[in-house]
Amino acid sequence: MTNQQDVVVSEMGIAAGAALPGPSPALLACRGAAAGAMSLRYLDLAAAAARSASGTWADAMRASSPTRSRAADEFTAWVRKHPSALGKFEQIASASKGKKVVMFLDYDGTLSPIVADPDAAYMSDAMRAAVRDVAKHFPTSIVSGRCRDKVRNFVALSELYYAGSHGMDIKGPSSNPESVLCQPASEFLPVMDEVYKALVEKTKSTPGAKVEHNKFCLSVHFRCVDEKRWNGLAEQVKAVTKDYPKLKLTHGRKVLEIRPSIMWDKGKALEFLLESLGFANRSDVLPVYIGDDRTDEDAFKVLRKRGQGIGILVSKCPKETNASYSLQDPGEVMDFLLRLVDWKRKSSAAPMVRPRV
Ligand SMILES: O=P(O)(O)OC[C@H]1O[C@H](O[C@H]2O[C@H](CO)[C@@H](O)[C@H](O)[C@H]2O)[C@H](O)[C@@H](O)[C@@H]1O
Repeated sequence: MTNQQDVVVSEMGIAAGAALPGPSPALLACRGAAAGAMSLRYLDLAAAAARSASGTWADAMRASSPTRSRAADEFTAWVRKHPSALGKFEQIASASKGKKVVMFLDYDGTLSPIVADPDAAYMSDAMRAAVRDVAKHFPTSIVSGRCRDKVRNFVALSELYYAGSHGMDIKGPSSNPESVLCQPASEFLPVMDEVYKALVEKTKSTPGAKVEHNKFCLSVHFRCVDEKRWNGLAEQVKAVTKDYPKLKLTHGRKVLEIRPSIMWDKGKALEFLLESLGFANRSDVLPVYIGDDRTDEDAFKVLRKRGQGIGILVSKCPKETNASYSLQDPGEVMDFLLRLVDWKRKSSAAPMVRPRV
């Protein structure tokens, strides 16, 4: 298995290590959209200039400064390809008719908004109530990069299935004594502890860096690190991981992730859960997976490959995705979950008996 030592980037498209591709126009447009303004910072321009073909500032400025209408046009075109799951709710509801819907929900950026402190990524009580309602009607799993106990504490619903460490730690509801347990990377535990300590030590000189131990995955956060130090931080991480060829380095939303290089991901977790729930080979099942990050793409891919199920990407900006539908933020995710519950209640309600007159 290969060790992905040269993979290091961020949501902002600044690379560490080997030369990496520059941001796509869509990503640049997204930056503008997310910031609510079209001005770019000095560092973005410097990075873009360094990457542009001719290397001139003017080229970089043009490439990095899409007009508001261009950003809007790109988003409109993207949403045409990945329509809003709310806007197309009737389509989704009709695909669900006569089928057993099985829900899979990512946590960060899907059920809780992205915040600077990973330990403070709380989900609202309203979202919790919505997820509880969903779980009353459909088997529901939380699939997260976080360690299972941590995400379970955030969600605080004992009736759900939880797949932590990007699916490498799966457990069913605690009320069920026959509850499944799947830990395909269990032999990596000692090495994860060792690398965690090394990463904490190595990165302590980078202000704002935070290493999170997610059991079978280590997350090095750089959301609070000055952009000028991103490359340096990446080098520190690589200096540690180079001695561990059985670990791979990937990245998510302003986070570098180190995990066992085994053939297991959120897609495998989805398949495992479907099988554990007894739905593996049934054509009357409709898995619905909602997630916002790159690691969720593994699950979207599985749904595409099965030709069964609905992938919904949570994003405010155009992204390459295997999901069919989109939602813009956790607020829309909650609206979608509430609508799904409402639809289920109405569709399973007994037909009205007309009173005799
Ligand atoms: O699979 P997920 O449930 O989406 O978990 C992915 C990572 O999420 C967390 O980090 C992200 O959210 C933080 C809180 O909003 C944010 O500060 C950080 O920048 C994001 O990358 C979590 O802390 C990681 O451990 C997860 O792997």
